[in-house]
Amino acid sequence: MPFRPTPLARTQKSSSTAWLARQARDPYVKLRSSSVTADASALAATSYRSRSAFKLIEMDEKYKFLRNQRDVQVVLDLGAAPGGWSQVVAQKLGWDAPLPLLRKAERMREPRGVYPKPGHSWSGAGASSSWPLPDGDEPADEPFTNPLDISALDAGTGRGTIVAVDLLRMVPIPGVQFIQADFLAPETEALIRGIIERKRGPHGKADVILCDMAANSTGNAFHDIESSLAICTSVLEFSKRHLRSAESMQRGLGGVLLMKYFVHPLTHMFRMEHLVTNFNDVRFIKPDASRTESKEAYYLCRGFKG
Ligand SMILES: C[S@@+](CC[C@H](N)C(=O)[O-])C[C@H]1O[C@@H](n2cnc3c(N)ncnc32)[C@H](O)[C@@H]1O
Repeated sequence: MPFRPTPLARTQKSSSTAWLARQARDPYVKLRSSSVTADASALAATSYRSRSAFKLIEMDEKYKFLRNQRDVQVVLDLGAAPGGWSQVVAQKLGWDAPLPLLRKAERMREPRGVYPKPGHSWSGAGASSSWPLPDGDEPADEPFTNPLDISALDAGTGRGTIVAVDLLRMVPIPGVQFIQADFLAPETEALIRGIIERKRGPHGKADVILCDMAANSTGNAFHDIESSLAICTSVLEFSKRHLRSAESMQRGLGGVLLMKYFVHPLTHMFRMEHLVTNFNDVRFIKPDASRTESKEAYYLCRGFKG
């Protein structure tokens, strides 16, 4: 009897085909995989490890929270793998490699293979995870199959301290101190604290906290919103302990928290009850680089009241 695919197999095939077609149309994916690189910024764009990098660039271009040389010295990147945001922050803080080294790294880069499919699972040391790509980001195992690891090159010295945290492994980035851990586990806070203190002393705090973290999607919308709220709440409580206040920086918009959330009436309530009360200025942003069909958006909270 001839093989006939089950309805489930047919659905999976068509969703993979749709995903590949969407990838092929996506201007940010094209930019990242372009091999034509005229200048340093174009070359840097092709070496971002995630499409998310363009979201951060876009948000910072508009609100300039990573720009201020004096105020941005300690930056935390929570949910950092594969490292696109950390790469952007490292560049902003002067840790990027000079152009000849980037070109060398570009030549060393292995050819890009087929993108792993949505729902692809992988495991790293001490962590195992499946990332169902809620917003179409490319999976975080890319660094291990297609690295542009400029940490192997002498990238020079930037300023400040960047701490990245993720459940998954991350290929090193010059200037970024990586902690592989569950942010929600109580012991992780002490690890982050230790790095901040080495830079700023026992009462030192971070200038900017970024969070692109999201739990694995279960397909159950209510459950997913609950997980997103749990992360947002935990990141806010953490920020209350470790973010510099506007007053201590003598800048009304100093002390910045940027965090991802999923649009829902409950997250709106969270914003009104917890963010607006703790920050001088709270905005929601849907970057162009974030896919329209995704429910993700970002809260940019500036001027922590302390
Ligand atoms: C959208 S990805 C981040 C992409 C990243 N901003 C970039 O530009 O490459 C979300 C990340 O959050 C991480 N994550 C989810 N829950 C976490 C947790 N409890 N602790 C640490 N990382 C977590 C996932 O492992 C995943 O790598």
